[in-house]
Amino acid sequence: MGDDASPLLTDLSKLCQRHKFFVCFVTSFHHYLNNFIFINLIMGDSEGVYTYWQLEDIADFLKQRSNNIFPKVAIICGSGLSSIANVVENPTEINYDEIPYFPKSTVEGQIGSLVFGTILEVPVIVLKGRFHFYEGYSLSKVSMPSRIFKLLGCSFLIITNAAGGVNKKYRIGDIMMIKDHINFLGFSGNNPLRGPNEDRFGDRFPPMNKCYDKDLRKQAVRIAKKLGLLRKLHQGVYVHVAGPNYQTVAETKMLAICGIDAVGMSTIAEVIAARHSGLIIFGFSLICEEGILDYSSNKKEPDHYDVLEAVKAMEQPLQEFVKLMVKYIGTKTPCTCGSAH
Ligand SMILES: O=P(O)(O)O[C@@H]1C[C@H](O)[C@@H](CO)O1
Ligand code: HPA
Repeated sequence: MGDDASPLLTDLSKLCQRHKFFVCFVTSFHHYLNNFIFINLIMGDSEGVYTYWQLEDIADFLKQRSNNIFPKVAIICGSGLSSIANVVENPTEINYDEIPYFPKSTVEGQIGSLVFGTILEVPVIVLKGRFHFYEGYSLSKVSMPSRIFKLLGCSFLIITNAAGGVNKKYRIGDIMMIKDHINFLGFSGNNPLRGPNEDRFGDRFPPMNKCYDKDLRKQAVRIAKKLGLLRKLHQGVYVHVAGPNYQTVAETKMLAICGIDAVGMSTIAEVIAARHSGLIIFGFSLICEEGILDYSSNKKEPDHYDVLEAVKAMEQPLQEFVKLMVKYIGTKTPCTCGSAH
């Protein structure tokens, strides 16, 4: 036992020195105590920060259960969008509550399981449900899947969400490819990369000017054309608010003034962690309601069930859209410049 052992543990160890089992127990307990104190005080577990070894444990568990699928592409399904996983061939599904250190999915329309398999022969992992800040999770927890994808060997991330329109031209059922985002939670000091930097994932100060891959967005336009979705397709700026309440009229007006096209409660933390880890990203929002930008508006108030219904109506075309995006990504190799080639 090291010099830093507490007197109580040292005494216990002396008492048990002729009993190997107890010595082992005391030593392990001491290590556990040290880790616990380290995680809580240094890494700030009270804020839900994952340690590298916890992330490795999660990834190792998933590798053992992946049925020999080594995913190239990770897909995160937003609210109501889990049916994207229906296009996965030879699926192996794992519930979140089986996975060590995994949070629970508490939102209706988010199933709480992940799927390994292939889409048109491209190996994928699909998350049917994500974690949100408003559920009480730290941004480290919210963005944890991105780091797991990296540890599993993924190079690409397709990230989706259900969002409210801010841009007056957007209609329910439209698809907005995310060309950029504004990290409002970051402005108030909430960033998934806050705390000691984990160099094994990326640099302390990662650039974010190429978050959403240009080539993948170009290809998405071609695919949308092929699927007859071009009239519904936009490129715009996404913002996340903490939620869970939808925004006031004044807030929506302010978002519009800031150049924001769609507002949601997710995505950005996962994207920041994914970019930090070097993943190449394609993201889109399904527009579920039109923004209320004036007090006399008679547009229906936002409601989560309407959100789920709006997504449901687009289930089939979105499955085809994602399928063809994955097929295209299957032909790509990630480049050290951070883009797809
Ligand atoms: O996980 P996403 O961002 O798709 O879910 C959206 C935002 C809230 O969780 C919920 C509001 O209806 O849907
Ligand atoms: O209007 C919204 N605001 C925030 N998040 C949302 N998710 C769906 N619609 C919205």
